[in-house]
Formats: sequence, C-alpha cells, structure tokens
Amino acid sequence: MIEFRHVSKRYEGNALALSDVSLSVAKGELVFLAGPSGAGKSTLLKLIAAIERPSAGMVKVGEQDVGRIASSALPYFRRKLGLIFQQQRLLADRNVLQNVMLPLIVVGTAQAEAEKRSRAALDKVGLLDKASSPPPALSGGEQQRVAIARAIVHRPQVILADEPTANLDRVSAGKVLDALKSFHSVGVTCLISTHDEEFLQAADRVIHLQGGRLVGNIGQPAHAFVEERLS
Ligand SMILES: Nc1ncnc2c1ncn2[C@@H]1O[C@H](COP(=O)(O)OP(=O)(O)OP(=O)(O)O)[C@@H](O)[C@H]1O
Repeated sequence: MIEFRHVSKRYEGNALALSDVSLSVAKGELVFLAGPSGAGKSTLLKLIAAIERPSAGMVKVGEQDVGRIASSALPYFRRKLGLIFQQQRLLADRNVLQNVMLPLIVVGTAQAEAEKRSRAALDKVGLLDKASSPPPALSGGEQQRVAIARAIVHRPQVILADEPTANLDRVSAGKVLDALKSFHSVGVTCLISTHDEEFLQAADRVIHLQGGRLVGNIGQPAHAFVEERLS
C-alpha cells in the first residue's frame, strides 16, 4: 500500500532529514513511527501526503509514484488520505459539525449528505453531543478527536497522524488512540507518529527513526515481506 525505496529528503540548506529509507506498509496495517525530535517522522508522513517531495528515491502509495504527481492532481490524490497534522487547526469561527463537514463541502457533497456523514463521524469519535459547540470550548483531547472525525469523514484509505497525542493527558491520549484504532479495525491503513512509550509498547508494528535513518522496523508482517519480494 505504501512503499519507500531508498528515499532521502534534504530541505534546502539543511542536513538530510531522511536518509536512504526503505520500508513498506501493507493495506490495513496500523504502524507507529517512533524516534526523537528531529528524527524525520513528520518528514516521512509529509512525503506520503506529497506535502514534500523526495530528494532521492521513490515513495509509492498504491500504484502511484507520489513524488511525481502533478500539482494539479494533488487534490484528487489527497482524497485517499486522512491527514491529522498539528498545523491543521480547527476553525474557531465555525462549530464542531461545520469543521467536520468542510472536507465534504469542498468536494461538492450536498449539504444534507455532508451533515449526515459528519454526524456519523462525530459519533464514531464519541463527540456527537458537541456538534454545535465552538472548538475552543472543547478540551485538547476532544479537539484532537474532532480533527480525527474531520480527517476520516470522506472515508480515506490511509490515515496519517503526526503526534496526535502530543500535549494530552493519559486519558485523553487513550481516547484519541482508540478513535484511530477503530478506523484501523475497519481496514484503513494508519501511520501514527508518537513519542509515547506506553503506546509504542502495546503496538504490533513500530518503525524507529533516528537522525533521518531507519534504525528499527519491528513487527513487519510476513505478507508485507511477500509483497516486497513480488514487487
Ligand atoms: N521545512 C523545513 N525546512 C528545513 N528543515 C526542515 C523542515 N522541516 C523539517 N526540517 C528538518 O528536518 C529534520 C527532521 O524534521 P522532522 O520534523 O521530520 O522530525 P520529527 O521526527 O517529526 O521531529 P518532531 O518529533 O520534533 O516533530 C530536522 O532536522 C528539521 O529541523
């Protein structure tokens, strides 16, 4: 589903943010990305979303060579993805439901259908009762769950979450993670970066980065190896 072949990324004027990374993630896997600050976790996620392009190597999502997607085709490509990045704040001047509806409205979904699906997404993250609230009235953990609802409302094939539990207490972090896991359980491929040791210990698959290099790839399932060999 996702494949990195000898991928390096250098931001202009900087050292390598990612250095010769090769890995694959099978459809439906839940994978955690671990590593100290500056290890390259966000960069790896941004390459998958084509927010950044690789300096060398190839990033594939499905059959698509992501580094070569034309800018004009990016909005269509990104419909496959649900992005939970720290920069994507909720809009404070719209209520929770309107925030979740946004990705559907921009692709032309009818208002009534968008509202129905957004309510269902809020229900899945346990926040239907907050639909009419303004985001600033919610706790950090609740806002993060709204961000998850917004990221999945268009039924993406892949969820990319960059430190979704940062700055949350244990209980809130657990709820955020449970919400993400519920999408994994219905077949969505999930990549989640985290510093959180507790979550990492409970994870089936952890990719460790350090200084832009892959230093650990624990729990890669057998079928992913087979896919690699066949490709
Ligand atoms: N837009 C950018 N321009 C220049 N350098 C960047 C840019 N984004 C990241 N970097 C550099 O690339 C390296 C990897 O950064 P990245 O954000 O991917 O790490 P990270 O593991 O996500 O860190 P954190 O846990 O702190 O978010 C760092 O040295 C960082 O300073």
